[in-house]
Amino acid sequence: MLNTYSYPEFEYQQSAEQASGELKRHPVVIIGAGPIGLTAALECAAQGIPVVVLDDNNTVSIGSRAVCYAKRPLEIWDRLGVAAPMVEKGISWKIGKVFFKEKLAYQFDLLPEEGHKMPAMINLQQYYLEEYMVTECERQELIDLRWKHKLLSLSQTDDVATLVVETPDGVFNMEAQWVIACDGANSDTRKMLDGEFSGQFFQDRFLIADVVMKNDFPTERWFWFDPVFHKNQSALLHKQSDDVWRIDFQLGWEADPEEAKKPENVIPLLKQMLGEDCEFELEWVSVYQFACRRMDKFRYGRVLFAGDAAHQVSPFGARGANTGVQDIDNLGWKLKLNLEGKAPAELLESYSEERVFAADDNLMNSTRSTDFITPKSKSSRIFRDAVLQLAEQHEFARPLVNSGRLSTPTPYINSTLNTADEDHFSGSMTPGTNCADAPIKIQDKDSWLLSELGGDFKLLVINNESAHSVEQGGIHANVVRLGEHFDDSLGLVKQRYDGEQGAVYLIRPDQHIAARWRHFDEAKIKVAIAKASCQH
Ligand SMILES: O=C(O)CCc1cccc(O)c1
Repeated sequence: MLNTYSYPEFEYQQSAEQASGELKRHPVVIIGAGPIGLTAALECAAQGIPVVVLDDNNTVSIGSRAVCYAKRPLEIWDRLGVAAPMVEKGISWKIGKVFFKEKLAYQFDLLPEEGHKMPAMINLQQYYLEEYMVTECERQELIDLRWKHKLLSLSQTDDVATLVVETPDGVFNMEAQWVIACDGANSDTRKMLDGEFSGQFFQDRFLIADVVMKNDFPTERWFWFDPVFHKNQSALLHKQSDDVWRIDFQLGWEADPEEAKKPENVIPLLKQMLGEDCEFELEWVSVYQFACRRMDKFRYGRVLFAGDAAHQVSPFGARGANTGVQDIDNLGWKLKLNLEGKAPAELLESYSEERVFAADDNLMNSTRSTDFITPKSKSSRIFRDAVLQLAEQHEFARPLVNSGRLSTPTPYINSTLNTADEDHFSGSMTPGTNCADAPIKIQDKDSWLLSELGGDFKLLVINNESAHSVEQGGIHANVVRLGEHFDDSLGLVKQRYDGEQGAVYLIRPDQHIAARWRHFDEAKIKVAIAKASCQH
């Protein structure tokens, strides 16, 4: 198979603590240097937390695996300073087309409005994504990336976790105040803690092929139900960078995975789709059976589970890695406040509550898509095909077409960290929701609202002169005021935050709205900060 990518080999180094035999206690240890573990490392560093990352391997993801990265994870990576190379190298897209047999049944636009820094979605091979993050981690003094470090066992008391780690130099122990387990779907950490992981496996198999070819298909997501080139099954096409295309073929439950991925079986499938004359080479092939499952809770004492280690969905909708990045967005600031003694461990419990809620939303969407793509009964199949046929002509049937609803953030609508509205607001920026971006100007220079929010608590103030920074239990919420700190060049901040009549938003460090009022009231803001950080 052709390789468009040269895999880096990261250097193993014996740590000072292993060399000296001295038992060291770290604030945070991360297990796994995949996309979620690396994001966690960058998040901890951004929060000022020194962090050690252990990975049993010494390179990036073999094969592309994840493909699509949505706007919200890109905004998070932008806050962490790594989005620019991803967006530059990746293929931005927002249009999806769904075909039934040879006809267009339905088309969607992921981001119909202007005024967002990040694109609706990019496609990028996972190895590039990881490489960019490793490069950034290596630049950060607070991050200690340790390759060829395998976690052998983990035990914990109320105060500390003890990790037994194996390296090419032998076995040693280390301690951590908090452990973030990002070691993927087959998480050893989860097994070590007897973590409960339940859900369903779908009785279907999909062939996933990365194919190198020159082609001028538009940069859109194309999904086919029952196409002429792959009768009674479905197929998906995505463009990645370096002329690599991701093609997924539904195979059915009876398919033999080993046989299906042999080039002599893959190439004819591709030729039926692309035409006999199309020149292509295979870069990576795999066969998957999809599962939708999650752990019962994402906090086990001092260990916090994130990404595929905590929850797993089918690829349709691109909700896997995208959700994992949002786990970390939720977790980083909570760890920081706890480590600084400004919030109790209960705040980490809210990590589990909020992200389990988001995982359930993703699982529901993923299960619905998979049920539509692989109908479980004859009558479901008849219904599915009728929807697809009607959708070609009739508007009402289009929302029922489900080839994967692409990843969007789940608002924490019922979170105990929110303060309920007491004033009337319209629009979507309700407590628990992630902040919408908007173009702004700072001293006549173009910028973005999200660049001014996040990292720590902020007060976004619109049409209010009296609001000032507030401190509660060692937590500071500084003012970001329209007219003083930025200009609303296109009026989109006022519009998106319903600010015409004045507004004061309390924004969490993960750029989610904790509370909002029409007027500034210091006492109410203090109570809301205490609520958002579980201070009692
Ligand atoms: O377009 C989608 O719904 C997801 C595309 C995708 C994501 C991850 C793996 C894969 O083979 C396809």
